[in-house]
Amino acid sequence: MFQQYFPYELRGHAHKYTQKLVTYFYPYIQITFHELTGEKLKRSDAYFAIQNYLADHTTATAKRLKADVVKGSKSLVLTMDDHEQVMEEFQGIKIWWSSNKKTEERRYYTLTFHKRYRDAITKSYIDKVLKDGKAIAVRNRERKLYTNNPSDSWYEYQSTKWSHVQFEHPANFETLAMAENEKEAVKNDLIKFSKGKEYYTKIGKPWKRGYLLYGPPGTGKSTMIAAMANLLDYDIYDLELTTVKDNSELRKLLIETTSKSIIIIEDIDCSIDLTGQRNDKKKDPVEKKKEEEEKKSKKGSKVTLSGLLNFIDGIWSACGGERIIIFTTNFVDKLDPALIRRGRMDRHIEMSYCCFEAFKLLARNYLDLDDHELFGRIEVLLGEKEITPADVAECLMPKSETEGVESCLRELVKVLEKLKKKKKQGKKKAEEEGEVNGEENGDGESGESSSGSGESSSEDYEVAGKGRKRNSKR
Ligand SMILES: Nc1ncnc2c1ncn2[C@@H]1O[C@H](COP(=O)(O)OP(=O)(O)OP(=O)(O)O)[C@@H](O)[C@H]1O
Ligand SMILES: [Mg+2]
Repeated sequence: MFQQYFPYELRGHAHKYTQKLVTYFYPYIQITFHELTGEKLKRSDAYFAIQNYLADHTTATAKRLKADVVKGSKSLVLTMDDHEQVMEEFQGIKIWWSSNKKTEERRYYTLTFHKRYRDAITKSYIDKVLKDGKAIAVRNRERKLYTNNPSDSWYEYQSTKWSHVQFEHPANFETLAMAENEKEAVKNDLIKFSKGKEYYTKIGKPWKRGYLLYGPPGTGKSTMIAAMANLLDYDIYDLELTTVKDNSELRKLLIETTSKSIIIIEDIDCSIDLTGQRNDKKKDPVEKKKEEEEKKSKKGSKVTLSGLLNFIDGIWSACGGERIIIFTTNFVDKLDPALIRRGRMDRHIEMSYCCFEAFKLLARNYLDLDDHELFGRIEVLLGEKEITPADVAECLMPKSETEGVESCLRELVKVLEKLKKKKKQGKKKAEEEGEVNGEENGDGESGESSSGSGESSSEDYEVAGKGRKRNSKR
């Protein structure tokens, strides 16, 4: 209307002066935060943080609410409905938030406050909102388990390097059977790490930590990783090295990982050629041949030890912190010392055969049992024989609804006694043949499954597992 009566040349000036006049009499400042920003219309982090902040702070005061499934959030988020306004106070200053939309996809929040408080709002309040909002998002987020895709299916403009599923593993440290003091030490180490942002900055080191978990199959290495992720609320990146073609692919994959995550490479000795030259001298031709075959089955993966080391040492500093990297292996002796030296793998955790303490925890877990007349017998047997927690757990799980506590414990005693006999027989046979070979004790029976193949026999773990000798490489 107004514009019709104004000559075109003067419209610009008129608009400018009206704006000035309005600003003069209208003492409020408005800031808008759009959901989509930039040329590519990316979802704005600020909008997302504000959404979480408002959902947490204002749902009690807003009259019209909207339930949203926010991407990556584990529960419904209640936010104020479109065109709804709420007020909150910050250091005695009144602030109004309103939620608006231009179209279904173009939403924005408007923050209104008196211009007198410009500094307080722009310098502290907005910072606080964004920080709190991000913290709430982390708290509410659904945790993910990522696995890497083969590079044939990567697209340049999409993040297709990792696929993910929701991570919901029930493992926790309370139900993890291992020596109590060791468990506490690991827990404390993790908590110290997760709170160590300032510390790492102070000492000038990237905020990361490496763990090496080693021990026979079925001693709880994977379970412990899940417990770690649950304790710290981290995502997991399960890196399958055999599908990574070369070092540059490895770098691309790792650069896409986010902070607050655990990157795991399971069975590191099987994923990459790590055999140091120093082992070669000791090997007889049969073992060498076996190794050659193993190498062939590594599907031509060209990730090299040095590529992996470079990544562990270097790339972290460039792409933000708070990452834990974990290697697991059944044969710690096969690993090159360069890979597991301190600073790369900061802590070596041995998962060993089931001791009596671990058994008691499993009995409490599986059978709600703190004591029983058979415990004494089991303690003696566990001292003589090695059985994995996985095998003990298997015995302690009732096979039918009617099976009682006693029968489960007897089953365990039976399995242990059977193992005892077998071990004696195995030794006798070996003595007759004039050699002791780890493979000869195992025939796939329960418990014996732990005595894997290759150069590390179960004897290695027997010594280390009972805590008499720690691994000499540490
Ligand atoms: N220390 C433990 N405490 C409680 N449960 C355990 C423990 N170790 C093993 N188990 C039980 O045995 C199962 C197998 O254990 P897990 O997969 O963690 O073994 P692992 O050490 O990762 O074996 P592998 O070397 O074959 O990968 C688990 O699902 C868990 O129920
Ligand atoms: Mg495992």
